[in-house]
Amino acid sequence: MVQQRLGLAHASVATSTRNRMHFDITTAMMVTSLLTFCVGASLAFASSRYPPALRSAMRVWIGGLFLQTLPLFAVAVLGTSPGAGAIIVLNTVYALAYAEMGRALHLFTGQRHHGSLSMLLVGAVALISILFTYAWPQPGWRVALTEIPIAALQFMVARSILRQPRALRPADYLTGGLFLACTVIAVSRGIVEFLGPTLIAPDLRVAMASIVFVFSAILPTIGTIGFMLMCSDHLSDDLSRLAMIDPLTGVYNRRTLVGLAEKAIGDAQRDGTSFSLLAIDVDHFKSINDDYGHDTGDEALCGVVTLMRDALRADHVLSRIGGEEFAILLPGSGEAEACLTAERVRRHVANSPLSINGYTLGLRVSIGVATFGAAVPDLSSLLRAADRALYAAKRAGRDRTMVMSRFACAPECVSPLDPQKG
Ligand SMILES: Nc1nc2c(ncn2[C@@H]2O[C@H](COP(=O)(O)OP(=O)(O)OP(=O)(O)O)[C@@H](O)[C@H]2O)c(=O)[nH]1
Repeated sequence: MVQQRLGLAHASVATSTRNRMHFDITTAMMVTSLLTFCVGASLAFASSRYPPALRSAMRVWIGGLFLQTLPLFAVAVLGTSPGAGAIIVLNTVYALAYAEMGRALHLFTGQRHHGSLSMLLVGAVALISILFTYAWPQPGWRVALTEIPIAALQFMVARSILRQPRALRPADYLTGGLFLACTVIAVSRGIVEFLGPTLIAPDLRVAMASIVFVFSAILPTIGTIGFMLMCSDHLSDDLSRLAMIDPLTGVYNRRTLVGLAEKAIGDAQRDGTSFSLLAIDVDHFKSINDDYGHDTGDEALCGVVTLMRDALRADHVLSRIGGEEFAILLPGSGEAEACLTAERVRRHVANSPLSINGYTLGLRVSIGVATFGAAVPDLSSLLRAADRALYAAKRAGRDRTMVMSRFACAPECVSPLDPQKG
Protein backbone atom coordinates (compact mmCIF):
# COMPACT_ATOMS: atom_id res chain seq x y z
CA MET A 1 0.00 0.00 0.00
CA VAL A 2 2.59 2.46 1.11
CA GLN A 3 4.68 1.70 -1.90
CA GLN A 4 1.69 2.39 -4.09
CA ARG A 5 -0.08 4.99 -2.04
CA LEU A 6 3.06 7.07 -1.60
CA GLY A 7 4.25 6.36 -5.09
CA LEU A 8 7.56 5.10 -3.81
CA ALA A 9 8.23 2.99 -6.86
CA HIS A 10 7.80 6.09 -9.00
CA ALA A 11 9.80 8.21 -6.64
CA SER A 12 12.73 5.85 -6.91
CA VAL A 13 12.36 5.81 -10.71
CA ALA A 14 12.52 9.56 -10.60
CA THR A 15 15.58 9.42 -8.44
CA SER A 16 17.41 7.20 -10.86
CA THR A 17 16.27 8.70 -14.18
CA ARG A 18 15.73 12.40 -13.68
CA ASN A 19 17.59 13.02 -10.46
CA ARG A 20 14.68 15.12 -9.14
CA MET A 21 14.26 13.62 -5.66
CA HIS A 22 17.35 13.68 -3.54
CA PHE A 23 16.33 11.66 -0.51
CA ASP A 24 16.64 8.18 0.81
CA ILE A 25 13.04 7.00 1.06
CA THR A 26 13.52 4.34 3.73
CA THR A 27 15.34 6.79 6.02
CA ALA A 28 12.70 9.44 5.40
CA MET A 29 9.98 6.89 6.22
CA MET A 30 11.76 5.82 9.40
CA VAL A 31 12.08 9.42 10.56
CA THR A 32 8.44 10.18 9.67
CA SER A 33 7.11 7.07 11.41
CA LEU A 34 9.15 7.77 14.56
CA LEU A 35 8.04 11.41 14.54
CA THR A 36 4.40 10.35 14.13
CA PHE A 37 4.80 7.82 16.95
CA CYS A 38 6.33 10.47 19.24
CA VAL A 39 3.53 12.92 18.44
CA GLY A 40 0.97 10.22 19.27
CA ALA A 41 2.77 9.34 22.52
CA SER A 42 2.95 13.03 23.55
CA LEU A 43 -0.73 13.45 22.81
CA ALA A 44 -1.55 10.32 24.85
CA PHE A 45 0.46 11.77 27.74
CA ALA A 46 -1.19 15.20 27.46
CA SER A 47 -4.72 13.81 27.02
CA SER A 48 -4.94 12.62 30.64
CA ARG A 49 -5.27 16.25 31.72
CA TYR A 50 -8.21 16.99 29.42
CA PRO A 51 -11.87 16.64 30.47
CA PRO A 52 -13.44 13.19 29.81
CA ALA A 53 -15.50 14.26 26.78
CA LEU A 54 -12.42 15.58 24.97
CA ARG A 55 -10.24 12.75 26.23
CA SER A 56 -12.29 10.05 24.52
CA ALA A 57 -12.04 11.88 21.15
CA MET A 58 -8.28 12.32 21.69
CA ARG A 59 -7.82 8.63 22.44
CA VAL A 60 -9.56 7.58 19.23
CA TRP A 61 -7.43 10.09 17.29
CA ILE A 62 -4.27 8.68 18.90
CA GLY A 63 -5.38 5.18 17.83
CA GLY A 64 -5.72 6.46 14.25
CA LEU A 65 -2.33 8.14 14.48
CA PHE A 66 -0.60 4.96 15.66
CA LEU A 67 -2.28 3.05 12.84
CA GLN A 68 -0.83 5.59 10.41
CA THR A 69 2.69 4.94 11.67
CA LEU A 70 2.47 1.24 10.75
CA PRO A 71 2.54 1.58 6.93
CA LEU A 72 5.29 4.23 7.19
CA PHE A 73 7.33 2.03 9.51
CA ALA A 74 6.73 -1.03 7.32
CA VAL A 75 8.27 0.72 4.33
CA ALA A 76 11.22 1.81 6.46
CA VAL A 77 11.80 -1.79 7.58
CA LEU A 78 10.61 -3.86 4.62
CA GLY A 79 11.72 -1.49 1.89
CA THR A 80 9.72 0.01 -0.95
CA SER A 81 8.46 -3.39 -2.17
CA PRO A 82 7.01 -4.99 0.94
CA GLY A 83 5.32 -7.85 -0.96
CA ALA A 84 1.75 -8.55 -2.03
CA GLY A 85 0.41 -9.70 1.36
CA ALA A 86 1.96 -6.76 3.17
CA ILE A 87 0.56 -4.31 0.61
CA ILE A 88 -2.98 -5.58 1.27
CA VAL A 89 -2.59 -5.41 5.06
CA LEU A 90 -0.94 -1.99 5.00
CA ASN A 91 -3.52 -0.59 2.57
CA THR A 92 -6.27 -1.68 4.95
CA VAL A 93 -4.47 -0.31 8.03
CA TYR A 94 -3.94 3.00 6.24
CA ALA A 95 -7.67 3.26 5.45
CA LEU A 96 -8.56 2.21 9.01
CA ALA A 97 -6.38 5.06 10.34
CA TYR A 98 -8.51 7.61 8.47
CA ALA A 99 -11.70 5.89 9.62
CA GLU A 100 -10.52 6.24 13.24
CA MET A 101 -9.58 9.88 12.74
CA GLY A 102 -13.05 10.49 11.33
CA ARG A 103 -14.59 8.79 14.38
CA ALA A 104 -12.46 10.98 16.67
CA LEU A 105 -13.63 14.12 14.88
CA HIS A 106 -17.27 13.08 15.14
CA LEU A 107 -16.84 12.46 18.87
CA PHE A 108 -15.12 15.84 19.19
CA THR A 109 -17.78 17.83 17.31
CA GLY A 110 -20.73 15.83 18.63
CA GLN A 111 -21.96 15.09 15.13
CA ARG A 112 -23.50 11.78 14.10
CA HIS A 113 -20.84 9.26 13.10
CA HIS A 114 -21.44 7.12 10.03
CA GLY A 115 -19.48 4.16 11.42
CA SER A 116 -20.88 1.58 9.03
CA LEU A 117 -20.05 3.76 6.00
CA SER A 118 -16.45 4.16 7.24
CA MET A 119 -16.10 0.42 7.72
CA LEU A 120 -17.59 -0.18 4.27
CA LEU A 121 -14.93 2.08 2.75
CA VAL A 122 -12.17 0.31 4.72
CA GLY A 123 -13.57 -3.03 3.47
CA ALA A 124 -13.57 -1.66 -0.08
CA VAL A 125 -9.86 -0.79 0.20
CA ALA A 126 -9.11 -4.33 1.41
CA LEU A 127 -11.23 -5.94 -1.30
CA ILE A 128 -9.76 -3.84 -4.13
CA SER A 129 -6.26 -4.59 -2.86
CA ILE A 130 -6.93 -8.35 -2.77
CA LEU A 131 -8.66 -8.42 -6.17
CA PHE A 132 -6.02 -6.42 -8.00
CA THR A 133 -3.15 -8.24 -6.29
CA TYR A 134 -4.22 -11.89 -6.63
CA ALA A 135 -7.24 -12.23 -8.94
CA TRP A 136 -6.19 -9.64 -11.48
CA PRO A 137 -2.69 -8.34 -10.75
CA GLN A 138 -2.86 -4.76 -12.00
CA PRO A 139 -0.88 -2.40 -9.71
CA GLY A 140 -2.01 0.71 -11.63
CA TRP A 141 -5.69 -0.18 -11.27
CA ARG A 142 -5.13 -1.12 -7.66
CA VAL A 143 -3.69 2.31 -6.87
CA ALA A 144 -6.35 4.13 -8.90
CA LEU A 145 -9.27 2.31 -7.30
CA THR A 146 -8.02 2.30 -3.68
CA GLU A 147 -7.70 6.09 -3.90
CA ILE A 148 -11.51 6.38 -4.21
CA PRO A 149 -12.45 4.98 -0.75
CA ILE A 150 -9.36 6.62 0.79
CA ALA A 151 -10.39 10.01 -0.64
CA ALA A 152 -13.94 9.42 0.69
CA LEU A 153 -12.59 8.70 4.19
CA GLN A 154 -10.39 11.81 4.08
CA PHE A 155 -13.34 13.87 2.87
CA MET A 156 -15.46 12.60 5.78
CA VAL A 157 -12.79 13.86 8.20
CA ALA A 158 -12.58 17.27 6.47
CA ARG A 159 -16.37 17.57 6.34
CA SER A 160 -16.85 16.83 10.04
CA ILE A 161 -14.36 19.61 10.88
CA LEU A 162 -15.59 22.23 8.43
CA ARG A 163 -19.31 21.63 9.11
CA GLN A 164 -19.22 21.88 12.89
CA PRO A 165 -22.21 23.55 14.50
CA ARG A 166 -19.99 26.21 16.17
CA ALA A 167 -18.18 29.10 14.48
CA LEU A 168 -14.97 27.91 12.78
CA ARG A 169 -11.54 29.01 14.09
CA PRO A 170 -8.14 29.09 12.37
CA ALA A 171 -7.30 25.62 13.80
CA ASP A 172 -10.47 24.21 12.18
CA TYR A 173 -9.55 25.73 8.82
CA LEU A 174 -5.97 24.41 9.13
CA THR A 175 -6.99 20.84 9.98
CA GLY A 176 -10.06 20.68 7.74
CA GLY A 177 -8.14 22.33 4.87
CA LEU A 178 -5.31 19.80 5.22
CA PHE A 179 -7.67 16.83 4.97
CA LEU A 180 -9.48 18.50 2.08
CA ALA A 181 -6.16 18.97 0.27
CA CYS A 182 -5.41 15.27 0.87
CA THR A 183 -8.78 14.37 -0.63
CA VAL A 184 -8.03 16.38 -3.75
CA ILE A 185 -4.56 14.83 -4.02
CA ALA A 186 -5.93 11.30 -3.59
CA VAL A 187 -8.53 11.89 -6.32
CA SER A 188 -5.90 13.43 -8.64
CA ARG A 189 -3.55 10.52 -8.03
CA GLY A 190 -6.36 8.07 -8.73
CA ILE A 191 -7.06 9.81 -12.05
CA VAL A 192 -3.37 9.90 -13.01
CA GLU A 193 -3.00 6.19 -12.24
CA PHE A 194 -6.28 5.38 -13.99
CA LEU A 195 -5.16 7.09 -17.19
CA GLY A 196 -1.85 5.22 -16.98
CA PRO A 197 1.62 5.76 -18.48
CA THR A 198 0.37 5.91 -22.07
CA LEU A 199 -1.74 9.03 -21.46
CA ILE A 200 0.14 10.71 -18.63
CA ALA A 201 3.65 12.09 -19.08
CA PRO A 202 6.26 10.45 -16.79
CA ASP A 203 7.12 13.86 -15.29
CA LEU A 204 3.54 14.38 -14.19
CA ARG A 205 3.33 10.90 -12.65
CA VAL A 206 6.57 11.53 -10.75
CA ALA A 207 5.36 14.95 -9.59
CA MET A 208 2.11 13.37 -8.41
CA ALA A 209 3.99 10.63 -6.57
CA SER A 210 6.18 13.25 -4.86
CA ILE A 211 3.18 15.29 -3.75
CA VAL A 212 1.50 12.17 -2.36
CA PHE A 213 4.70 11.28 -0.51
CA VAL A 214 5.11 14.73 1.04
CA PHE A 215 1.46 14.95 2.09
CA SER A 216 1.39 11.44 3.52
CA ALA A 217 4.51 12.25 5.52
CA ILE A 218 3.31 15.58 6.95
CA LEU A 219 -0.40 14.82 7.38
CA PRO A 220 -0.15 12.82 10.63
CA THR A 221 1.98 15.45 12.37
CA ILE A 222 0.41 18.65 11.04
CA GLY A 223 -3.08 17.14 11.27
CA THR A 224 -2.45 16.21 14.90
CA ILE A 225 -1.14 19.69 15.71
CA GLY A 226 -4.31 21.08 14.14
CA PHE A 227 -6.46 18.64 16.14
CA MET A 228 -4.69 19.62 19.38
CA LEU A 229 -5.25 23.31 18.61
CA MET A 230 -8.93 22.49 18.07
CA CYS A 231 -8.97 20.77 21.49
CA SER A 232 -7.36 23.85 23.08
CA ASP A 233 -9.97 26.12 21.46
CA HIS A 234 -12.67 23.81 22.79
CA LEU A 235 -11.17 23.96 26.27
CA SER A 236 -10.81 27.73 26.29
CA ASP A 237 -14.44 28.06 25.09
CA ASP A 238 -15.50 25.85 27.99
CA LEU A 239 -13.48 27.93 30.46
CA SER A 240 -14.92 31.21 29.15
CA ARG A 241 -18.41 29.74 29.40
CA LEU A 242 -17.74 28.57 32.96
CA ALA A 243 -16.47 32.04 33.91
CA MET A 244 -19.80 33.48 32.76
CA ILE A 245 -22.11 31.04 34.47
CA ASP A 246 -23.27 30.32 38.00
CA PRO A 247 -22.29 26.67 38.62
CA LEU A 248 -25.31 25.81 40.79
CA THR A 249 -28.18 27.12 38.70
CA GLY A 250 -26.60 27.37 35.23
CA VAL A 251 -27.74 30.97 34.70
CA TYR A 252 -25.34 33.89 34.13
CA ASN A 253 -23.36 35.18 37.12
CA ARG A 254 -23.05 38.76 38.37
CA ARG A 255 -19.97 39.52 36.26
CA THR A 256 -21.77 38.57 33.07
CA LEU A 257 -24.84 40.55 34.06
CA VAL A 258 -22.74 43.66 34.61
CA GLY A 259 -21.12 43.24 31.17
CA LEU A 260 -24.50 42.76 29.49
CA ALA A 261 -26.03 45.71 31.38
CA GLU A 262 -23.13 47.94 30.25
CA LYS A 263 -23.77 46.86 26.67
CA ALA A 264 -27.51 47.53 27.12
CA ILE A 265 -26.70 51.04 28.35
CA GLY A 266 -24.54 51.67 25.26
CA ASP A 267 -27.35 50.38 22.98
CA ALA A 268 -29.99 52.44 24.80
CA GLN A 269 -27.88 55.62 24.55
CA ARG A 270 -27.17 55.07 20.86
CA ASP A 271 -30.70 54.08 19.80
CA GLY A 272 -32.65 56.23 22.29
CA THR A 273 -34.39 53.09 23.61
CA SER A 274 -34.93 51.96 27.17
CA PHE A 275 -34.41 48.86 29.25
CA SER A 276 -35.14 47.75 32.80
CA LEU A 277 -33.61 45.66 35.52
CA LEU A 278 -35.41 43.46 38.05
CA ALA A 279 -33.68 42.68 41.35
CA ILE A 280 -35.19 39.53 42.89
CA ASP A 281 -34.69 37.95 46.31
CA VAL A 282 -36.22 34.69 47.57
CA ASP A 283 -38.21 35.40 50.75
CA HIS A 284 -37.19 33.78 54.04
CA PHE A 285 -34.80 31.48 52.27
CA LYS A 286 -32.78 30.92 55.43
CA SER A 287 -35.70 28.96 56.87
CA ILE A 288 -35.61 26.57 53.87
CA ASN A 289 -32.00 25.69 54.71
CA ASP A 290 -32.74 25.52 58.43
CA ASP A 291 -35.86 23.35 58.05
CA TYR A 292 -34.94 21.07 55.13
CA GLY A 293 -31.14 21.20 54.84
CA HIS A 294 -28.68 22.89 52.53
CA ASP A 295 -29.04 20.32 49.71
CA THR A 296 -32.78 20.90 49.56
CA GLY A 297 -32.00 24.65 49.62
CA ASP A 298 -29.71 24.22 46.61
CA GLU A 299 -32.38 22.34 44.68
CA ALA A 300 -34.95 24.96 45.67
CA LEU A 301 -32.74 27.66 44.13
CA CYS A 302 -32.56 25.64 40.90
CA GLY A 303 -36.34 25.15 41.05
CA VAL A 304 -36.92 28.90 41.43
CA VAL A 305 -34.68 29.53 38.42
CA THR A 306 -36.74 27.11 36.32
CA LEU A 307 -39.97 28.80 37.39
CA MET A 308 -38.62 32.28 36.62
CA ARG A 309 -37.39 31.12 33.21
CA ASP A 310 -40.88 29.78 32.44
CA ALA A 311 -42.27 33.28 32.97
CA LEU A 312 -39.67 35.10 30.82
CA ARG A 313 -39.25 35.87 27.14
CA ALA A 314 -36.30 34.51 25.18
CA ASP A 315 -34.50 37.91 25.17
CA HIS A 316 -34.81 38.41 28.94
CA VAL A 317 -31.49 37.74 30.69
CA LEU A 318 -31.67 35.93 34.03
CA SER A 319 -28.64 35.89 36.33
CA ARG A 320 -27.76 34.91 39.87
CA ILE A 321 -26.01 37.84 41.56
CA GLY A 322 -25.72 36.48 45.10
CA GLY A 323 -26.82 33.61 47.37
CA GLU A 324 -30.61 33.76 46.89
CA GLU A 325 -30.54 36.97 44.85
CA PHE A 326 -31.21 37.14 41.14
CA ALA A 327 -31.44 39.88 38.53
CA ILE A 328 -33.23 39.99 35.21
CA LEU A 329 -32.25 42.33 32.40
CA LEU A 330 -35.20 43.29 30.22
CA PRO A 331 -33.88 44.74 26.94
CA GLY A 332 -36.26 47.19 25.29
CA SER A 333 -38.69 47.18 28.26
CA GLY A 334 -39.86 50.45 29.74
CA GLU A 335 -41.17 50.77 33.28
CA ALA A 336 -44.75 49.60 32.62
CA GLU A 337 -43.68 46.51 30.68
CA ALA A 338 -41.01 45.69 33.28
CA CYS A 339 -43.63 45.81 36.07
CA LEU A 340 -45.87 43.42 34.12
CA THR A 341 -42.93 41.02 33.65
CA ALA A 342 -41.98 41.27 37.33
CA GLU A 343 -45.52 40.46 38.41
CA ARG A 344 -45.70 37.54 35.99
CA VAL A 345 -42.51 36.13 37.52
CA ARG A 346 -43.60 36.72 41.11
CA ARG A 347 -47.03 35.14 40.61
CA HIS A 348 -45.68 32.16 38.73
CA VAL A 349 -43.22 31.40 41.56
CA ALA A 350 -45.90 31.91 44.21
CA ASN A 351 -48.42 29.71 42.38
CA SER A 352 -46.01 26.83 41.66
CA PRO A 353 -45.04 24.86 44.78
CA LEU A 354 -41.82 22.88 44.33
CA SER A 355 -41.59 19.18 45.10
CA ILE A 356 -38.06 18.49 46.39
CA ASN A 357 -36.74 15.47 48.29
CA GLY A 358 -40.27 14.56 49.36
CA TYR A 359 -41.06 18.07 50.64
CA THR A 360 -43.48 20.52 49.10
CA LEU A 361 -42.02 24.01 49.23
CA GLY A 362 -44.09 27.10 48.52
CA LEU A 363 -41.49 29.76 47.77
CA ARG A 364 -42.11 33.48 47.34
CA VAL A 365 -39.99 36.22 45.84
CA SER A 366 -39.78 39.99 46.30
CA ILE A 367 -38.88 42.09 43.28
CA GLY A 368 -37.50 45.60 42.76
CA VAL A 369 -37.85 47.27 39.35
CA ALA A 370 -35.65 50.04 37.95
CA THR A 371 -35.66 51.50 34.46
CA PHE A 372 -32.70 53.13 32.72
CA GLY A 373 -33.38 56.80 31.92
CA ALA A 374 -32.65 60.40 32.86
CA ALA A 375 -33.05 59.79 36.63
CA VAL A 376 -31.06 56.54 36.43
CA PRO A 377 -28.36 57.36 33.87
CA ASP A 378 -25.66 54.77 34.61
CA LEU A 379 -25.13 51.20 35.74
CA SER A 380 -24.37 51.85 39.39
CA SER A 381 -27.45 54.05 39.84
CA LEU A 382 -29.55 51.41 38.01
CA LEU A 383 -28.33 48.63 40.32
CA ARG A 384 -28.82 50.89 43.35
CA ALA A 385 -32.35 51.84 42.26
CA ALA A 386 -33.38 48.20 41.71
CA ASP A 387 -31.88 47.29 45.11
CA ARG A 388 -33.71 50.11 46.89
CA ALA A 389 -37.00 49.02 45.32
CA LEU A 390 -36.30 45.39 46.33
CA TYR A 391 -35.64 46.26 49.95
CA ALA A 392 -38.71 48.45 49.98
CA ALA A 393 -40.65 45.36 48.85
CA LYS A 394 -39.07 43.35 51.68
CA ARG A 395 -39.91 46.02 54.25
CA ALA A 396 -43.47 46.28 52.97
CA GLY A 397 -44.09 42.60 53.75
CA ARG A 398 -42.36 40.57 50.91
CA ASP A 399 -43.99 38.62 48.04
CA ARG A 400 -44.51 41.81 46.07
CA THR A 401 -43.06 44.03 43.37
CA MET A 402 -41.91 47.59 43.99
CA VAL A 403 -40.75 50.03 41.35
CA MET A 404 -38.30 52.94 41.57
CA SER A 405 -40.40 55.25 39.48
CA ARG A 406 -38.70 57.78 37.28
CA PHE A 407 -41.22 60.31 38.62
CA ALA A 408 -40.94 59.54 42.34
CA CYS A 409 -37.94 59.59 44.63
CA ALA A 410 -39.38 56.80 46.81
CA PRO A 411 -40.28 53.27 45.66
CA GLU A 412 -43.90 52.68 44.69
CA CYS A 413 -45.76 49.47 45.27
CA VAL A 414 -46.96 47.61 42.19
CA SER A 415 -48.65 44.68 43.90
CA PRO A 416 -49.70 44.81 47.53
CA LEU A 417 -49.52 41.34 49.03
CA ASP A 418 -52.86 39.86 48.08
CA PRO A 419 -53.07 36.09 47.68
CA GLN A 420 -56.45 36.44 45.98
CA LYS A 421 -54.81 38.35 43.13
CA GLY A 422 -52.10 35.71 42.70
N1 LIG B 1 -28.79 26.19 50.03
C1 LIG B 1 -28.19 27.35 49.76
N2 LIG B 1 -28.40 28.40 50.57
C2 LIG B 1 -27.80 29.56 50.27
C3 LIG B 1 -26.98 29.72 49.15
N3 LIG B 1 -26.53 30.99 49.13
C4 LIG B 1 -27.07 31.62 50.19
N4 LIG B 1 -27.86 30.77 50.89
C5 LIG B 1 -28.59 30.99 52.09
O1 LIG B 1 -29.61 31.97 51.89
C6 LIG B 1 -29.96 32.51 53.16
C7 LIG B 1 -30.20 33.99 53.01
O2 LIG B 1 -30.65 34.40 54.25
P1 LIG B 1 -31.01 35.90 54.59
O3 LIG B 1 -30.07 36.84 53.88
O4 LIG B 1 -31.11 36.00 56.07
O5 LIG B 1 -32.40 36.15 53.91
P2 LIG B 1 -33.75 35.36 53.95
O6 LIG B 1 -33.79 34.28 54.95
O7 LIG B 1 -34.03 34.95 52.54
O8 LIG B 1 -34.75 36.45 54.38
P3 LIG B 1 -35.23 37.72 53.55
O9 LIG B 1 -34.32 37.91 52.40
O10 LIG B 1 -35.18 38.85 54.52
O11 LIG B 1 -36.61 37.40 53.12
C8 LIG B 1 -28.81 32.17 54.10
O12 LIG B 1 -29.24 31.20 55.03
C9 LIG B 1 -27.74 31.58 53.20
O13 LIG B 1 -27.02 30.54 53.84
C10 LIG B 1 -26.75 28.58 48.33
O14 LIG B 1 -26.05 28.61 47.34
N5 LIG B 1 -27.40 27.42 48.68
